[in-house]
Amino acid sequence: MDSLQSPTTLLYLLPLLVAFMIFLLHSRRKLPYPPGPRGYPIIGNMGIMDQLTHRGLASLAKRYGGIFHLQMGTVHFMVVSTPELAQEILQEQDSAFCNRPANVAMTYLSYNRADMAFANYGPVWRQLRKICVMKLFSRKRAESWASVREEVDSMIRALMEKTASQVNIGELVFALTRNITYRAAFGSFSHEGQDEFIKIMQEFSILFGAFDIADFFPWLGWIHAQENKRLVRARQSLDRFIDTIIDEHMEKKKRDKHHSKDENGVEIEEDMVDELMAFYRPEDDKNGFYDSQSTIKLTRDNIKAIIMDVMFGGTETVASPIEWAMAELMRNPEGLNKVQQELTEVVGLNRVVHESDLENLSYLKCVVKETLRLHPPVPLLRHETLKDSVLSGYRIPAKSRILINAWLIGRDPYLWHEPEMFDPSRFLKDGAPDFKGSNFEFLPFGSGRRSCPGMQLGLYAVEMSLAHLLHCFKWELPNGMKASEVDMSEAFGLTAPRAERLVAVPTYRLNCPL
Ligand code: HEM
Repeated sequence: MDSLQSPTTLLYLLPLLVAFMIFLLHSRRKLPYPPGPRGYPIIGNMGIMDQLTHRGLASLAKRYGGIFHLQMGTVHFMVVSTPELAQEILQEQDSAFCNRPANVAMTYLSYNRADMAFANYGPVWRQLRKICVMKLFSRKRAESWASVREEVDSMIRALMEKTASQVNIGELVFALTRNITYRAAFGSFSHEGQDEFIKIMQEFSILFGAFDIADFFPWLGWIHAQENKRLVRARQSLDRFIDTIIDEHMEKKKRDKHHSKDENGVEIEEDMVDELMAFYRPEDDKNGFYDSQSTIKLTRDNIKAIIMDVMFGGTETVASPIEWAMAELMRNPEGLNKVQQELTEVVGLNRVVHESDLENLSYLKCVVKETLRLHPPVPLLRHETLKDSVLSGYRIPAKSRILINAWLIGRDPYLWHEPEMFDPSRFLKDGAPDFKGSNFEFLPFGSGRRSCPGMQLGLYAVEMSLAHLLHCFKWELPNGMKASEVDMSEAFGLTAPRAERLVAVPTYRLNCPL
């Protein structure tokens, strides 16, 4: 008998045959990746890395559709630009798509993801988010903060000195939001301290955006970060800065242990560091992340990283829509007139705007919404898959980067009538979309588990600042510039800021002093 046909040989070959059949069946059943540009071996599509902006991805979406695939080194990117798929990711399959990607710099500078924004999805993130939402970001808390009101007042006072002269609105509002978040985070205000902190944050911002080869070949990751001297220096300067502040707060706490009022009888207002220190766990405490009552305890690294979230989350994202709204209104005198008329009717010209007025300023609220539609400060929502998933019949492996192009969805002509036009009144119509997270054609704050926890606080600061700027002053363009000449181009950056700072001339319009 031929040896190949012997029963023993067949017995050995059978399992191999079965395994081969299973492999064939499995590979046949494997779903395809979404369509996308063909890449090169090893580097994939890294040759078009400069297209990873909302505009670059919008032009690729024209060619490849509402979902497409890019491979950067070993990392898969899935780019989505339809509200239906956004809903599937942020609502129906949120639990599988709610991780946050972080590059080498983000991981290192957030103390190995000790914050909320970059924390991996799981129990630690859930607890951090609970603390932040309850203690740091509630609107009630925001309204009780003197910092927003006082900083807006001092901006208006500074503007009154400049009446009839050219004002750089961009610089003005960026300084305003930096002051608000700095005071909210650290309490007292010192110009030297703030200047130092701004320098640290600017360096962080550059490093966050910098390209690193290890971002696309993650196995090069952590070792690489330790070798990057610039990253190490940046984190050391944040350490020095916030450690001093934490020590001062600890001293203050010991001093004020039995007092809730200061020496002048004024209630002591707690800043964010105070709030977070209530959960402080010294580094040498070996009792773990929770105490006996299962309350989360925070290390210094957690506190530093959360403060950094607040400074990044709350500064540019708030300043950018104020400046864009002013620019859109300067280009649209009819809209400007309408919003100022509403302010005159609701508030009058004999006093300034109060918080309680905001709910009656419906056109102003539409101006804010229309600005967030056209210029979302976070144009690309960045998520990461926790496990192998399927989207629209395509294979999405675990750890894929998901980019939802909120900017493009907000300008889709199938969803929005005349989408390029600035028309706040579209939001006055019955059934107009809202940004609370259940209308997937309008996602300035995202939706689902990773949506923005600072939304109420951010809106409050945007609405208050805009209401004051528009109520207190008439605005004109400088040097006889025409409305159509206002430059509306964007600079490259995570928050799509204006390329050219907006400059305009204010004239005081109230009948009363501030
Ligand atoms: C108008 C102002 C703001 C806009 C448009 C905005 C927008 C966003 C967006 C789009 C996200 C990502 C959502 C997602 O991935 O699905 C986000 C996340 C976040 N925002 Fe905001 N934001 C604003 C203000 C603020 C403020 C004032 C703070 C804090 C003081 C803040 C803190 C955060 C944090 C910590 C996260 C990460 C949340 C997480 O990963 O769990 N934001 N924001």
